[in-house]
Amino acid sequence: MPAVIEVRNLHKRYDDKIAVDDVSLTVQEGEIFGILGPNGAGKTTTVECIEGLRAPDRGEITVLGLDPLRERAELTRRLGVQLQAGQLPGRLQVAEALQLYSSFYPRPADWRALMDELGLAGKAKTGFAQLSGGQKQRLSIALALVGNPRVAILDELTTGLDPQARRDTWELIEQVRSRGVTIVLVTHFMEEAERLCDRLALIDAGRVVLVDTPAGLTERAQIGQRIQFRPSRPLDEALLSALPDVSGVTRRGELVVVSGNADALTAVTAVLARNQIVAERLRVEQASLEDAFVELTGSRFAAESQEKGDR
Ligand SMILES: Nc1ncnc2c1ncn2[C@@H]1O[C@H](COP(=O)(O)OP(=O)(O)OP(=O)(O)O)[C@@H](O)[C@H]1O
Repeated sequence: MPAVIEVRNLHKRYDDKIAVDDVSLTVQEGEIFGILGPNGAGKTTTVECIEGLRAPDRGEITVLGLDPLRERAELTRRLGVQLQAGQLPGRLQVAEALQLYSSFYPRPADWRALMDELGLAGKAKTGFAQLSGGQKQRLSIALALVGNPRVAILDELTTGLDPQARRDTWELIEQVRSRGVTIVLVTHFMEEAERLCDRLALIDAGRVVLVDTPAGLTERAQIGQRIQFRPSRPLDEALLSALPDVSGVTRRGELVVVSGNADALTAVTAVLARNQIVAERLRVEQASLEDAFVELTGSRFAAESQEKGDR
């Protein structure tokens, strides 16, 4: 697959604050590429450099073969960028906004069809200020797509949406991808990253910590399963932590929590049976991307993501 975005050794500082510190990444045609990281990690600065909105201090960027700074006008015609919430005049109606934006592009999409697809047809004559949060978000996605872009950059796609609106938006993004649009998705929200992204770059403190598929990241953290139970009799945890399939054993109140690979459950139940211990309230969970991030970056980010996801 050809690369549509190449970032090489990107550096950007604001006064004495290093925002982006030697970031390199490649986005392939047709993929949903996630940029994930905690607050202040440098995600927005990175995508603003990709969009040609900020000048890097050092490094090279190519988007669809263009230099975002020198060939910005050409790039703007081919790139879809999601507006941040609240950037439209309150009285501008949905249909007017779509028609206006489509007039900026040489080969726009059919804005009426797009309005329909995004479930906004019933709101065609509603002013921006009167839309719900979810509708505003859908309009901002429609505006990012109205130019028929080959690449769309969506920053904080579902921040502030309720769970249902968030799921609807995810479905929509999957439809957009199935049309062959390459998508860069900036997010704090791990469930979103796990559900949508083909590959993810984890950025922390201006640096790319790693790039992998969501499943690959989970695998790297080497936590395939989490097994939780209450032992019917006192249990020597060393019996479990000595097992080759087990990577960690912790206590949560009266519960024992065991992390391990895909064979850990069989190994743990065998040890318990040999010691005549019954595993009460047994629960087995597959490790999620969130577990992997806790393992790879420490708990700070997971707590932050959880907080945002709960809103
Ligand atoms: N215009 C600016 N002037 C000075 N410092 C800035 C500016 N924009 C961003 N920063 C700082 O640069 C760092 C990276 O910010 P950036 O917005 O790129 O991070 P982010 O990962 O997108 O964060 P968030 O998820 O909170 O939006 C942060 O420490 C931020 O405070």
